[in-house]
Amino acid sequence: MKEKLLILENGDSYKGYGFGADLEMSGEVVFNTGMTGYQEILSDLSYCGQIVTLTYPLIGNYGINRDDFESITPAIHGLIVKEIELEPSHWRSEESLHTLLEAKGIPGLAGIDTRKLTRLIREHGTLKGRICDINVDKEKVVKLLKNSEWMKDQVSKVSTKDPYHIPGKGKRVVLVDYGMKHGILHGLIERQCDVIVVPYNISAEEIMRLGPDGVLLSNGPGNPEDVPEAIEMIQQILGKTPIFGICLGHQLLSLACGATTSRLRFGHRGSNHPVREVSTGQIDITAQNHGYTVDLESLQSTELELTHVAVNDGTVEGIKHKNLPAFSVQYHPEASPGPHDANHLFDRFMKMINEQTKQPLHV
Ligand SMILES: NC(=O)CC[C@H](N)C(=O)O
Repeated sequence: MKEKLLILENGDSYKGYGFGADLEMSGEVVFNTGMTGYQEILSDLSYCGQIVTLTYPLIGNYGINRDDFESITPAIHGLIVKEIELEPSHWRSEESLHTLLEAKGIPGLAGIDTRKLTRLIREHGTLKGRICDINVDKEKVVKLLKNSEWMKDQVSKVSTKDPYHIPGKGKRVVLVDYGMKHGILHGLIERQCDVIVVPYNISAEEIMRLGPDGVLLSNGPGNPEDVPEAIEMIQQILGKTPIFGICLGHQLLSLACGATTSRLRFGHRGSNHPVREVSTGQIDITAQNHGYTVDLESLQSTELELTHVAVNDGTVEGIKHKNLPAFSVQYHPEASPGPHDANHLFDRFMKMINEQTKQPLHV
């Protein structure tokens, strides 16, 4: 295995050895604390353009299987691990993490002190970095990273280009794809929904023409403020059909209702984030992956009510509209990877749909 470097914008560098694609790539370096789930993490499109450090010390040991992808075409820019297993062992495994990343053009970097790197990110905040060949001009790379901007307009890169239909016998849900995890689709299919997946820039008029019983706003990468067309669309369908937002979908719904969002220092990424439901005090252990948050104080001047709070840092984890059928959560009810504590939110959405009368189909 070839020696490779991770160079960070603050001038730090870490020497390790490459696996996956033999390529150089830059991205925002973030960390995920999940003990399992590397396949779901690397294929979660919300990580588009990011280099993900996995804090669990041995990665790749159960291989890659056919079923656990969250998207067919991963969009991460690199995976950093302490120890990589090149010969996986699991009855579901079909190939190794190394061969998957090689085929998908994603560089991996092993042999890194991921604990040290994670501590740095926690103190400094998310940093820009580059996985490089060992003999690069380090100063030049640092300069380039420092002068580069935070990633912009990520959603258009990963959203579906055309709508598609997954027929079902139950309620019709229009699922707006901002970089949707397959787990969300499965959550709806399990509930017999008739799902139409649509691109991120669909208009409100086009959505209402599809005769939705409800609209689900998916997760997705980047800054929610980069998707003004989505915010406008949500403002126009609000009150006309029930809305459920997940992660980026939650941030977009909140912005559409007049709240504001901001960037967290190092984000929430892992499979064991405790969330408290404000009305009951119940704690759910949740899967999370976000770098932005809805500003708590900004809810005061809106018609939104705080429903869920992060136990670790008190940030907003869920809201609902006080008068209209719309709610959203910052975490992942579909889990993948992670605990299923919050899966009941799909049922809450179905209940909300059942309480509303169906919109007439405008054709
Ligand atoms: N998983 C998501 O949808 C993430 C939302 C947004 N891109 C963030 O980082 O906060």
